[in-house]
Amino acid sequence: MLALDIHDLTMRFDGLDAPVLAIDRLHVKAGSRVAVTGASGSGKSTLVHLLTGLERPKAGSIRWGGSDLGRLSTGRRDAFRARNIGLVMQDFHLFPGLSALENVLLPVRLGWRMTPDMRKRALALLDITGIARAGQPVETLSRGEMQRVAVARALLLKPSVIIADEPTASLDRRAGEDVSALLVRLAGEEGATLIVVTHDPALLTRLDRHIHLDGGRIVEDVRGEAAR
Ligand SMILES: Nc1ncnc2c1ncn2[C@@H]1O[C@H](COP(=O)(O)OP(=O)(O)OP(=O)(O)O)[C@@H](O)[C@H]1O
Repeated sequence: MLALDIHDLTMRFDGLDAPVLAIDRLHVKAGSRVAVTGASGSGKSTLVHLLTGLERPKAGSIRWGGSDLGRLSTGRRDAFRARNIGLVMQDFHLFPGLSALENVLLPVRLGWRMTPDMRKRALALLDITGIARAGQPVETLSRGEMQRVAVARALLLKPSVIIADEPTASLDRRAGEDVSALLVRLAGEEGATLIVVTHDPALLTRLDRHIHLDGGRIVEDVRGEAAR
């Protein structure tokens, strides 16, 4: 479990007058479940890229526990992400031609961290996520099943943080509800801090803090019962 602390964060892109993201201060308690909402262009994806270390802030700090992502080299940020952050994206990012199990195991294979225990955990996660045939080619799964494989993959290395970017946006209502329930339940069981970009009302009601972005700034931060 890792807490998040942001201080004086600014992200600018060349050619734009205003910063696309400007967050003076944000603290997210370890283990909490946070939604990020905002209109198109409000800075949600930029925030995800910064929180995962895919991009480095132009100014300010982003700390996960004791690690300040802005101070790490690209290689160290990549290593931090691989070790600590499970990512679930809207379009699953699975590899066709590989089975569900091979997709879940791909990141550890690429990182040369494959062990028999890892295979056992991958199979257990596929079972928990309701994927009956681990050997099924991933391109033959339904979209809801594909996203459940992506959730299993994100959880494989027991990440301290799970970040999901519109995880239900390309699913129908029923599949979206299944994925929402699963994501929140497993993050809770694993004790991970969960940050989800979403506009899905069914998913929003499962999260206990809602942060709303407008023009790259936090304009609303609602917690507890009021968030549901
Ligand atoms: N690499 C870049 N170079 C220049 N401008 C960028 C870059 N990336 C993002 N932007 C701009 O930053 C702003 C915020 O973009 P961002 O993708 O974070 O918004 P968003 O809230 O995720 O939008 P959406 O919901 O449409 O995905 C937009 O105005 C976008 O055009």
